[in-house]
Amino acid sequence: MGLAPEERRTGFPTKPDMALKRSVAGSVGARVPMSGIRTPSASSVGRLAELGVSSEPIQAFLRIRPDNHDSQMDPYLKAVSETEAVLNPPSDASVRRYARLRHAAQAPTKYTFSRVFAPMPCESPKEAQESFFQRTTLSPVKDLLEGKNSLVFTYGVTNSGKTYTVQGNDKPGEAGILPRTMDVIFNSIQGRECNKAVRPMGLTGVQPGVSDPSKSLLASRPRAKLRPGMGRAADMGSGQAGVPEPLTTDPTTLDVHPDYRYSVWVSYVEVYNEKLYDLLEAPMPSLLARSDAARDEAEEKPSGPARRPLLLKSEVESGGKYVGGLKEIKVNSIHEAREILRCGQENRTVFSTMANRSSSRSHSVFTIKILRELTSVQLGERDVSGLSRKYFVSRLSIVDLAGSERIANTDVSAGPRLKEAGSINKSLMCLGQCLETMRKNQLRAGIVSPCDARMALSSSRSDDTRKRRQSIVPFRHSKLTELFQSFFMGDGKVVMIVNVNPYGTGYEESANVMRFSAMAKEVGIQVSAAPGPAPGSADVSSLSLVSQAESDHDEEVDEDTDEFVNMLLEENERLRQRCERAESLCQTLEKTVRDEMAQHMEEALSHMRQYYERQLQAEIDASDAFLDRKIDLLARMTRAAPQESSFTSSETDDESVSAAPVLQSNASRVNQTPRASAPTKPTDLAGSADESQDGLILPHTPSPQKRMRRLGARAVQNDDMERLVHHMDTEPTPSHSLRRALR
Ligand SMILES: Nc1ncnc2c1ncn2[C@@H]1O[C@H](COP(=O)(O)OP(=O)(O)OP(=O)(O)O)[C@@H](O)[C@H]1O
Repeated sequence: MGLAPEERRTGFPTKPDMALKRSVAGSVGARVPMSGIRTPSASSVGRLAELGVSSEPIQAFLRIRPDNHDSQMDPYLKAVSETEAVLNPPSDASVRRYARLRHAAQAPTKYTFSRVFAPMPCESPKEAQESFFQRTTLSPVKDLLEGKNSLVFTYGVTNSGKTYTVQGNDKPGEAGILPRTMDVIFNSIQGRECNKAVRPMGLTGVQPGVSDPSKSLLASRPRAKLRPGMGRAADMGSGQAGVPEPLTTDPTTLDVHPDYRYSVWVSYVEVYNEKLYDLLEAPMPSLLARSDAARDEAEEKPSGPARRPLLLKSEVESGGKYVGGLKEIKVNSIHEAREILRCGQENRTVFSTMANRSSSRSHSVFTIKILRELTSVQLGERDVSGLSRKYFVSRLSIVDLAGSERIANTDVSAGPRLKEAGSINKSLMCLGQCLETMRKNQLRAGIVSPCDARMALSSSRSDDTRKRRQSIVPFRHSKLTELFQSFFMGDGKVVMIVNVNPYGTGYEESANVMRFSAMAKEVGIQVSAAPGPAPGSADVSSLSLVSQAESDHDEEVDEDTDEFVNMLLEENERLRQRCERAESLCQTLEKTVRDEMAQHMEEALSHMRQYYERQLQAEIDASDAFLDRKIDLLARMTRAAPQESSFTSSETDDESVSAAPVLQSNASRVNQTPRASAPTKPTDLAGSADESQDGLILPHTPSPQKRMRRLGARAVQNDDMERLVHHMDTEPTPSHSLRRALR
């Protein structure tokens, strides 16, 4: 079918295209847009078949819930054949308006399934449950007894009938696929039970040991009100007046291999808020027995012993994951099986929502393991290593998924309910992403061989090869998909049961479910062809390339196609930009700080300069004053010298004579000092005044001979002194000279 570019991109018809098809088709029964359905040639299963790879598509069964008689609406989903159903937009105006707002697909859309189960007026609920089991789950049960693994899971919006399908109810004959599975197993292995002390271990292994205790679990259960669908064996076996009634069981019996003896082991795990809990763990006070408010309170502040979340572990041999520490209980009869189911179901976190009075708020995974003992192999008493030659494990997991839901429809706008809804929607979305990625990988595997694809992953980066690379399947993004991983990787068959309530208001959610199923049924699962003794260690398919790529080439991803990788790249880009912005901000801040620091330094330097200039100025002034005083003194002494020489003693003459050369030297120093060197400190100048070397104070009395010589020279010296005084008057002062030097 030729698709418009937009149609190819989104997978849904574009508006003009739809209008054309409507005008051609005219009615539902004729040609309708194949929204969400790929043509057979585009199917990845077809591709794998063309390549000679044996694979089975995920089997998808559609179950349409019957009207509960209070609905005023026409059903928006109708079966048109045994394998096809048509989704019509609801006729109710308000719902249609809502749908138009939210979604463009207004035309009827046909979907194909492995089989469609629609309510039939002629069929009683008992018959409906029975025939549904026979046509959907009996085959995986047969496989289980033959040593093959299978996964059966229900998918649908809340209140669509998933739990009813899995568990059924306690009315006679309305048991769901899970209790019926147990019935058929015990019917089939009757008389061929294995009672050896060997138990399963991990996914596929065996070890010596006995069953985890179940007696205390069963004995301590309060006889509480049962969850719909959970008939207690003892209750079912007793009439109202205490008269025992026969337990209604499925009578189907399958042939089993005569060479084997069998034991049945069960475990029950719940995925609640992305945590794994053992539903067969010690008894909890029944949540169902409480009021809604009390349940909420108990959930917020658990009063009893807190539940211990379990961890997933990897099994090297099979490459799959199993829940570490999960109780595995050996079941010996149908009655015991029903009782254990009831206990587990009561532990399951069930709260009322607006949409469904008894809504499952978690995903529950009930796993039945069949341990087959090959009677022909004889082992020594202590031959532990030989166990794997004699005992083989196969498993069937039946999963009741919590309903995907629109928060507005379900009164979960706050508190723990909102968190639950978020976890549920996230894990279901992740399941869809895993299947979609697998489908794309398988389509690509049809273009290049796995070997080429791996080479392309490691070497070439050209656009062409990038498009052909295998994307990582995001199994690790949720606990649910991690649990499913081994099945999707080729560990066994996968059966999907799609539940739809066509009378509900959730048209858009149901349409999403239909699209999901259309996509899922195109995914091929390569299952081991022969029922080998250890199916868990089956050869790896082309799908295992995904696993290999996941572990070995985590860094090598297909940026073009893997949504998660794209999201990571976008996030990376966002963080890089933030980093760049932060770096530039840092640089700006650093520059600002540096500028401020420089400014502060300049100011500090300028203050220092001013301080030292002031200091210098003060010293210069002091020096000027000192010199002025000296010169005054000298001038006075010089003027007084002639008079003194005639009247005073020879000592005074001696002083005058001896002062002349000193004055001359001082005068030359006064003339030279300011120009030649830095100003002398005032303290030095003051100090020099007291010293004899400056010639102003003459400590020693000269000898008579010296006095005579000096008196002879007096006339010349008086002339000199006059010249000096004249010089001092005309020359600039030292302070002036110093100032000039500083400038
Ligand atoms: N095929 C059916 N025939 C009769 N009654 C049904 C059928 N399917 C569902 N119901 C009834 O519809 C109601 C809701 O079904 P159920 O609890 O199984 O929904 P659900 O999908 O499990 O919801 P949730 O995801 O919220 O747990 C129940 O009362 C159940 O008995």
